[in-house]
Amino acid sequence: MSDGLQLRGIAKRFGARTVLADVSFDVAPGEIVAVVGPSGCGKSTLLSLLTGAQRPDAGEIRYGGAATAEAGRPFAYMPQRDVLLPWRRILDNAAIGLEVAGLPRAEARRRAGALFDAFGLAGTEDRFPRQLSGGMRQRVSFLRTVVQQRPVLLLDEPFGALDAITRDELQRWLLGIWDSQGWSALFITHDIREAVRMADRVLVLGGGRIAGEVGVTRDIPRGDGFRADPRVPGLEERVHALLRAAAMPGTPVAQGPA
Ligand SMILES: Nc1ncnc2c1ncn2[C@@H]1O[C@H](COP(=O)(O)OP(=O)(O)OP(=O)(O)O)[C@@H](O)[C@H]1O
Repeated sequence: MSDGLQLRGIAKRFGARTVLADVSFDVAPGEIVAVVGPSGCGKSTLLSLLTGAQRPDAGEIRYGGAATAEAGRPFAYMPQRDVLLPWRRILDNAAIGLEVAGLPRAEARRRAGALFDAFGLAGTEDRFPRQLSGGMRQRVSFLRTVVQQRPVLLLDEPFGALDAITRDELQRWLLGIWDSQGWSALFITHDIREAVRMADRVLVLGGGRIAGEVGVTRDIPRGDGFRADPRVPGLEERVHALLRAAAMPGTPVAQGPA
């Protein structure tokens, strides 16, 4: 397959420590893929190799059949922390990625401003980040990421810093946007329930490799019916089992139904 994102044999060492030994997987166009793994297994490192912030020691990253360096920068990256600039107004914060990419300020503001309604942010354009709730600030971060119109979103724990209620609200909101936009995304999370709810596939990273994956069918309701769906606990348990095996290599993993 040459469509979408392909990682093949990715390795990354820091000094004598091999963090990623041999990572290979694909993200198809429109597919949402979650990466879970024990703390320190290299999840953020993996994203930094995709954004180009660091270089792999071995392996290939391709998009649409070409090396990502030549593929017109396919990624928009949303970092883990809320990195809105406190001294810039919300609209200027939302437009900053486009400005950095070289768009004139007025055009960057126009494009970002056009999304404020859809992101539930209408009326906040002239406020400062401190005047918004955590959930709203996170939506500004999403807006700033997606307005760059790159085909693959890279999200590092996008809901990590939010309380449970805001997290649930934003998950539902993002699922709705994903459904209507058809972006692909690779996102990191520590929350197995969140991974199963949001992703088409959950990859477990451990021991420097993809230790296993769990597919989630799209006919599981992701909104109100999600918690009550009888298939969800089994999917979560399969991810847990892979994580346990990744934390303790050598442990056999029970094979559940596909
Ligand atoms: N620039 C660096 N130099 C040296 N070691 C690094 C560097 N970046 C990451 N590491 C090490 O690589 C390992 C993986 O780090 P990484 O942040 O990718 O893990 P993670 O899976 O994202 O962790 P967490 O879930 O705790 O956020 C850690 O042991 C970390 O200390």
